[in-house]
Amino acid sequence: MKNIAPVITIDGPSGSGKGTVAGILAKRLGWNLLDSGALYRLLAFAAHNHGVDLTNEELLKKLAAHLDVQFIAATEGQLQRIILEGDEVSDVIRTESVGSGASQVAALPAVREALLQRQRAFQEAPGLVADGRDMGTVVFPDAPLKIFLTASAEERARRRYLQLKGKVEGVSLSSLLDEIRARDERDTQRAVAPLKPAADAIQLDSTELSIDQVLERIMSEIAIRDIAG
Ligand SMILES: Nc1ncnc2c1ncn2[C@@H]1O[C@H](COP(=O)(O)OP(=O)(O)OP(=O)(O)O)[C@@H](O)[C@H]1O
Ligand SMILES: Nc1ccn([C@H]2C[C@H](O)[C@@H](COP(=O)(O)O)O2)c(=O)n1
Repeated sequence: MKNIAPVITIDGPSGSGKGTVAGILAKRLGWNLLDSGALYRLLAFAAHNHGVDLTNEELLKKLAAHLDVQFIAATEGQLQRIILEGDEVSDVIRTESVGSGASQVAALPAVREALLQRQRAFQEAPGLVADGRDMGTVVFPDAPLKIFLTASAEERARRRYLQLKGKVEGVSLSSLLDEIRARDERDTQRAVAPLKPAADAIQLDSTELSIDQVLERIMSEIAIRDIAG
């Protein structure tokens, strides 16, 4: 039977606010949440733990197909938790070095193929909010609402700096800006499923917008389409 649970996709570069907005939106609507970047991060992290080189496409494909991961939905007062091979890894996969590894493994076609069905399995009633780089272009091309969220690289680095300052030692604004630019380059230039807006995506530049203003814009697009009941 055709899966008719509606999907809202939120794609965009690192630090544009996708994850924050997707999480709040999913909670507000009572829908499921897919943080697809977490899957690539988990794979890079698992590869590191198992001594698998990030260029070994064949082994990474196998690891991706058998990734033992559980997403435990957020509850009141508790964020979503991610368990990999029995260990909680919710925080440890968020470092910039794991993000960079994720961006490397994400450029391998066999890896993307191995993770495709796993991502599509999140499309369950009453609906799904999915964030990533290719949610609207490849994974859920029929989604009734696609958002492409951007912000200037400087603003994204500033946000990341504020997020990490005091938590991560030796964090600097200029190195975060360099890392963001390098990841943008890799994610937009790869041959398979590059980061780009779907032809029917609504492009939203959040450089000058607060999180609430971004949410307001998306809620009005949901209302126009009448997709959330
Ligand atoms: N519109 C906004 N204004 C100010 N800060 C924001 C805005 N949107 C998000 N942020 C903050 O920016 C930081 C990065 O946001 P978030 O993690 O949601 O980005 P992302 O696009 O999901 O990044 P990644 O793809 O690397 O996971 C967070 O600290 C978040 O609170
Ligand atoms: N749909 C996706 C999601 C993520 N990636 C890659 C590219 C990113 O640099 C990396 C980490 O993602 P993040 O957690 O920062 O959103 O994973 C991708 O290629 N496709």
